[in-house]
Amino acid sequence: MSKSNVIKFVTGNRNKLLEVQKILASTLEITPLDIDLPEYQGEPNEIATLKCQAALEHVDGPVLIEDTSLCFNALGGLPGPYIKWFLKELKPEGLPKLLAAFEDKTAYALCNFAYSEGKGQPIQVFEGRTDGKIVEPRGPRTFGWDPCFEPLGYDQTYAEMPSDLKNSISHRGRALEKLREYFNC
Ligand SMILES: O=c1[nH]c(=O)c2ncn([C@@H]3O[C@H](COP(=O)(O)OP(=O)(O)OP(=O)(O)O)[C@@H](O)[C@H]3O)c2[nH]1
Ligand SMILES: [Mg+2]
Repeated sequence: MSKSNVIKFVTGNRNKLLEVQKILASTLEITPLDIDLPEYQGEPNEIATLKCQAALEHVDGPVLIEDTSLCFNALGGLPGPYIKWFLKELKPEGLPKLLAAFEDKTAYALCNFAYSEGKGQPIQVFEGRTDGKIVEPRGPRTFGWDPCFEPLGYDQTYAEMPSDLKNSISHRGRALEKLREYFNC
């Protein structure tokens, strides 16, 4: 299969875009397209596939999308892909409260990128996962639930870490490693 290196990354989330651009740096050429794609339900890889199909309706040529979940083990993986709505209503300080009745505060961040060469072409999904726990918010409130997620093996939350450290261990960084393997770059 031929693989193009000029890719439209469709997202309405500026923080995501900045991280993707920084992680990929000069390896893959990403052009942003700011469209708010539908929020689908289902398993994260199914959601990413549906989101990529929706993005293909707006773009001629190679397209990349990403969908992020935050999964609490005590809640059987919820909020998962619905974290956007939980965060919107509860704010970061509300997230640890969801786990107040549970001893198990562990959680994982999951990122699914979906890529297609164009309409009618196959869709490839690349998943990255980072395990950690949910804590009372610490650090800057720049990006969503970053202040509440402390990755396993670290004593800083994502929000407290320098961005290069977050990117080197994050759900997004790990998924993009697989994307880079696919593109051989
Ligand atoms: O603290 C964070 N650190 C992260 O690394 C991160 N990645 C995503 N998010 C948030 O989790 C929800 C995912 O929903 P989501 O994947 O549908 O994103 P979105 O709707 O904002 O953008 P997009 O769908 O247009 O790409 C949204 O609330 C995002 O802001 C993060 N928060
Ligand atoms: Mg979204």
